[in-house]
Amino acid sequence: MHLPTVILLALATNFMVGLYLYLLYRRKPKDRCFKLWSYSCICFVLGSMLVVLRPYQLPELLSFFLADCLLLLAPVYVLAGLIQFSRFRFTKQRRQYGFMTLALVALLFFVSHPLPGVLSILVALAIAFTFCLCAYLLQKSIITEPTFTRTLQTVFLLHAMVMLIQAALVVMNWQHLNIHGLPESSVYTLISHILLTTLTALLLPWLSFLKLERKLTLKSQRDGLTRLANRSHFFTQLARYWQQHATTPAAFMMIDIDLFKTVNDTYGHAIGDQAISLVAKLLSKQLRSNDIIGRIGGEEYAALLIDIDEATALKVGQRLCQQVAKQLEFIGDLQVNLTISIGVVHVLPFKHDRTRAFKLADEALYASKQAGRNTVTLATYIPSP
Ligand SMILES: Nc1nc2c(ncn2[C@@H]2O[C@H](COP(=O)(O)OP(=O)(O)OP(=O)(O)O)[C@@H](O)[C@H]2O)c(=O)[nH]1
Repeated sequence: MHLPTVILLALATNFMVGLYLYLLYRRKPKDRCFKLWSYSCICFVLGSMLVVLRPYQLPELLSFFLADCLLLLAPVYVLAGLIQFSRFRFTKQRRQYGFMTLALVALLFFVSHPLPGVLSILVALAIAFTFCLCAYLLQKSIITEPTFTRTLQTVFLLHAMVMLIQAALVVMNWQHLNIHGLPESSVYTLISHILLTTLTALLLPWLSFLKLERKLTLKSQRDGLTRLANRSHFFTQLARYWQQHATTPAAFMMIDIDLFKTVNDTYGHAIGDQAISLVAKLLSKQLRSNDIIGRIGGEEYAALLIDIDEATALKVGQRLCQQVAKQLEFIGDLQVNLTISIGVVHVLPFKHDRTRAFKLADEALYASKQAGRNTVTLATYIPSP
């Protein structure tokens, strides 16, 4: 491989990806990670250019100290971008430790810059450590695409390994180092470093697509008013439950706000909307976090209470009615006297059909309405005639 060509191509690619990431950031300034990643690319380009210029008698402070600081800043910016991307919150103290470590490393670089061999070992170790941190952080990030996470993690860990090999090569060939403080045999680690940096730069923009995809998926699954699962996502979750937890008993619940038309007619649609979202909030709060709940119609909700017996399901239903009546008597100063009616059917997924369960719970809900509202009706599962 012709090293100058590899370097030139890598620098051009990094520069263009850096520019692209910066444009992404300018489009959405809230996504600061793209700005940090673009800085990473630019630091790598500038640092590498200074390294390339070493034979041309530049001041050592520029061609060694500054060049290596920039080369280390490249992975540090990748790390900072990942922290931003995953919205990790660090305490002030931890951030101070981070900056102090960086300052200490810069001081070490400064002290050792007249000794290229020592400097190249320090740079390699610092870069390896930073990439290990990047791989660790990815593990904890919000990216839900496992293939992508594993690919990026592999690239980070490979990169860390290459840098460790480079440090080992310098130690082993201490007597025969070139002006960069590297042995001739490190040409392969150098090429790998350049290629892996470029690969990282090329992979980072993918995160923007994954992020957008995640946002759109969430949006398509949620009801805009209440943030509960919408009708189609609720039934998707229900189908998944039927497949994956066939032997766990559950209770299917249909919930409907009583005389909601009157609320709309008396207080207007804005208050009606507020009522719908307050009931949703209360239901979510009252149910367990692993229960499935969704808004499946205007003022109609459905819930699947997981791992529950029939008597408890009835009690939960009664508690929901009591809590709505108690907590939503008023919306602000308006006395709206909200109540809900519930229909519930106890099911065993491996035995019972979910469409039938839905129908039975709906009929039980209708019975609650007939019985005067603000009540729960328990249906027994009977197969379709
Ligand atoms: N404000 C608001 N109203 C809605 C929304 N979706 C449906 N509605 C209204 O909810 C009302 C539902 O009324 P009905 O189904 O007739 O029943 P009800 O008045 O609740 O009476 P019962 O169900 O018999 O207790 C209708 O007036 C719809 O216009 C919404 O998103 N916002």
